Amino acid sequence: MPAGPTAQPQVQPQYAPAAQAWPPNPTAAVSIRGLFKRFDRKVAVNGLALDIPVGSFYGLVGPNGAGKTTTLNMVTGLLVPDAGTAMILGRNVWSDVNAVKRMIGVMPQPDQIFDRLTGMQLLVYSGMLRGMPRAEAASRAKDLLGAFDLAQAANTMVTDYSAGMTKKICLASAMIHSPRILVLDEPFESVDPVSSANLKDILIEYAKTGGTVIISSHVMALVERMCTHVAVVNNGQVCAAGTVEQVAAGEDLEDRFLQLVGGRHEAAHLAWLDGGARDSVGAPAGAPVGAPVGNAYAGIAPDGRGAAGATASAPAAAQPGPGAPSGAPSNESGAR
Ligand SMILES: Nc1ncnc2c1ncn2[C@@H]1O[C@H](COP(=O)(O)OP(=O)(O)OP(=O)(O)O)[C@@H](O)[C@H]1O
Repeated sequence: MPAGPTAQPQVQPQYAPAAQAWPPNPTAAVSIRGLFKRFDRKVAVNGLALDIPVGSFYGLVGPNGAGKTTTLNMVTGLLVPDAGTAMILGRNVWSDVNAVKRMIGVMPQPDQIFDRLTGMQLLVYSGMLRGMPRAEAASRAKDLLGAFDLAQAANTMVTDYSAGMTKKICLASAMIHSPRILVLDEPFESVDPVSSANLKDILIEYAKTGGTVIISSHVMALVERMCTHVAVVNNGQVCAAGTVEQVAAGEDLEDRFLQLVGGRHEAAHLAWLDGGARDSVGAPAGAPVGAPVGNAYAGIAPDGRGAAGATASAPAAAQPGPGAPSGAPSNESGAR
């Protein structure tokens, strides 16, 4: 999606070290400086800095363990940082936490909701928690249940929902008070294509009317298609941020992501995973189950007994190489 009229494109991608020196931007939807969080000896977020423009559809991407969720938890007031500043629409997240919580909608995790309520009850409860009158909350809950194809399940307890239905009710509960900023961690995970398309329409419309959407996602094609902006997080820092076009820099976003975060390595090749050329225990196709392979005995005999007594006829490829330890058991004995 192209940058909306209200988006304030960041001219250059940001790089974390330089960004630390800038003061927070009070006109940004979210402005983060020097955010730091350590869990015991693990530094999860390491001086992260980022500005998210008002009206943007902002994707946060990064490898597993990069620090996305920890960052979002700190920005939404769920987790106290060890250091740094985060502002939401000019308000400090930790000194003005009540004002901030009214302005943001955070998608709860499935284990954080009261799943003994029905979908309708959960939404009404979520609205009333944010100060909405019951009648208005009920009316919006009905709209949301319809929009997410959950009308039939309105009176079913959430504990009986499927994973995708639970995800949708979590999303709906983040939206019911019409927040100015929506923070959604992996919002499309396990949601079916029809509901996803409906949700995307709702979110795009919301961003067009000035709302800011922040999603974390591993689906690069989705980020490229839906988001106006993207930040790549790696090792607890932002390694590139800006409009999707700026960060992609003329390449496919996924390729650019792989260049930025690295991580493609030899472990991506598993010699034993060969789709049938060898049997499941490493013997050549067609070899009797339980045939010894190199120095290792690879399985059990067809009759279910152990391999003792099996004679060696391992293929050359499975023979120990010249560097094999001299004390290694020989194939003669078969078993080890
Ligand atoms: N409560 C915690 N206690 C200890 N370590 C944690 C805790 N929460 C996160 N971490 C660690 O901090 C690092 C960042 O985790 P985080 O969940 O923020 O990553 P992420 O980018 O959201 O990953 P993913 O894409 O896999 O969800 C990881 O190494 C994780 O193991």
